[in-house]
Amino acid sequence: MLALTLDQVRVSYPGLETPVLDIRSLAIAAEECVAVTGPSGSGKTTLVNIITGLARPDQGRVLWGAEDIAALPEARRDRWRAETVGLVMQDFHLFEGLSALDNVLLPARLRRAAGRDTVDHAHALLARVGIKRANQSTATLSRGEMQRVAVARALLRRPKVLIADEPTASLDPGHGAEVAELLLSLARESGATLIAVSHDERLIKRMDRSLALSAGRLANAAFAGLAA
Ligand SMILES: Nc1ncnc2c1ncn2[C@@H]1O[C@H](COP(=O)(O)OP(=O)(O)OP(=O)(O)O)[C@@H](O)[C@H]1O
Repeated sequence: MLALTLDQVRVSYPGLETPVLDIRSLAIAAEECVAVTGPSGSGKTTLVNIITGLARPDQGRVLWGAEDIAALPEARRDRWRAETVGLVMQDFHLFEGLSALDNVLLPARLRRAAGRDTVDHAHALLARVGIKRANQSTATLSRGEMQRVAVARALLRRPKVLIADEPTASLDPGHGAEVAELLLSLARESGATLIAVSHDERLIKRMDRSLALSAGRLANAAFAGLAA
């Protein structure tokens, strides 16, 4: 539903000779499913922070649709992210003292937006990701189930963009495959653009394409039809 365009984006830190992220041009189409790969330190987390508005580049434009989020002040970037992006992290970021349902609803409850429709939607999402007992304590879920709860939570606001940072890295192969399948099918069902940082070949192969970062630059620009 939202296309991403990066234009002359650069992130540098004092004392480092080269930028940690240096992307001259990148275009990801609305509803595309794209993997981001690269060795440790190549800039993957920096890229995730920039495209989710968690951080601002030193220069360049980060356009989601027509909105340049790099030009927004922090409070507006935070609001834009909450309304637009569903985030799935490697280590789930769930509260183990809460039930699966309460974890999915927590962000909505914090903004006093957990009305009947939202609660119904949370139940439907938990069923869709295969969590049968919505009231089961999160502490007793398997790791694969925890990540499925996190996927349901990410989708509650019907985000236009899904960003996943190593979503299968802390799961065993079977659970990893299930979560990869869920992320892809839910992104496609909801029309969300999916960008997933991953080293998991099973996930990477199923995406529309993959981008390789190397020392902050796009390494497979020619293959992906991009100018790095
Ligand atoms: N606040 C900072 N100050 C200085 N250097 C930083 C800072 N944050 C990140 N870096 C450097 O930027 C580079 C890219 O880091 P980043 O975390 O984006 O890499 P990554 O590809 O996500 O790595 P990993 O796979 O290990 O998580 C690294 O060399 C890192 O040391």
